[in-house]
Amino acid sequence: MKENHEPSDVEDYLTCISESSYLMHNFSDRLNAAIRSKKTPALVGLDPRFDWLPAEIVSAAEAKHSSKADIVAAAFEEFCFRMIDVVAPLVPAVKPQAAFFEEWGPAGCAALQRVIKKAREAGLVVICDAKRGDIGSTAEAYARGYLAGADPESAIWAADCLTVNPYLGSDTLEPFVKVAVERGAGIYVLVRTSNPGAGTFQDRQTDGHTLYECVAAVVNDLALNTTGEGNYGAIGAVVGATYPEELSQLRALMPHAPLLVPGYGSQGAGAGDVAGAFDTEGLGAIINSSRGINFAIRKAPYSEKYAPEEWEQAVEAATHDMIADLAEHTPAGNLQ
Ligand SMILES: O=C(O)c1cc(=O)[nH]c(=O)n1[C@@H]1O[C@H](COP(=O)(O)O)[C@@H](O)[C@H]1O
Repeated sequence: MKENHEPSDVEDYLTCISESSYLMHNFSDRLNAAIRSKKTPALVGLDPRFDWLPAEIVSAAEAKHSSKADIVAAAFEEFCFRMIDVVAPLVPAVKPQAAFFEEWGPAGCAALQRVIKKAREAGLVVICDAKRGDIGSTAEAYARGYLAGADPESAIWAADCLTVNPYLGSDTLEPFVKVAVERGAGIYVLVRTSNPGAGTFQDRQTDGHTLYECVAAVVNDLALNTTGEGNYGAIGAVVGATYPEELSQLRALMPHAPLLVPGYGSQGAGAGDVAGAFDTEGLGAIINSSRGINFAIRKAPYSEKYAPEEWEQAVEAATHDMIADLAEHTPAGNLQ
């Protein structure tokens, strides 16, 4: 594939692939079917942190391995496997955070691969959060490595979807879009992130538009050109729950982009803050909570109700509470 494409090249390319039968495996259609079947848009992030893992999981890993990397990787794998067992009947999707695994080198990366496989086998849609992005030819390698979509055998890290950083330009999204559409996978492009410094670059204005609005326009075009049976495309946007006004604005600006909304729970956002992310049916967004679910046992009310070794019960209760909270305070209640 040639590099340095003009936006018009992307449009031509999309016109051509939009006629492809691969769109029968459209990511948003699969995600929406999963959301409808579980009746909730709650997304559980898998963000393992070694110092917070249950003691029994750490001791079992220490008994089997000698190097720190092998111990941590084995403990992460066991923890995530057990998280998946608890949440798979309750939510449509999980989002493993690649950073925590990559920190531990080959052992961590192998554990991530097995966690993704296990989650897919449990029937979950898997969004790998690795925030990749690079010039075209390199981006395609990332896309081929992470996006498996409908066929789990087509990539090593066989996720249904990948988070993508658009900073290098709209041409660098093209390889991700191409591979995603070919394989029935999806991508979520960072548009307005949840962190306190999100505005430093994303709010900068040119010609009366913020940078995040410019990215949103490109994302919505890509979404529109990759829709399947429903209203949403295979290309979505990450928009933080911690900026509710921008979230509602971006829902309106990107009517065809499914939203991935992090920031609920530990970062301080509540269900009221994410209500603007949804369409009237309760579709169009998935709401992520990572620490708030993974380590529910560390905080009230779960720490008061459950003993440390009952951490899985705390995970289950926190997931049920999040589902109920979203159903009560957002249009996601219409899924019930
Ligand atoms: O792409 C993401 O998921 C993401 C984007 C963003 O703007 N903010 C954000 O917190 N995230 C990720 O979402 C997760 C949030 O974790 P908790 O704050 O523990 O719920 C982490 O894995 C973050 O890397």
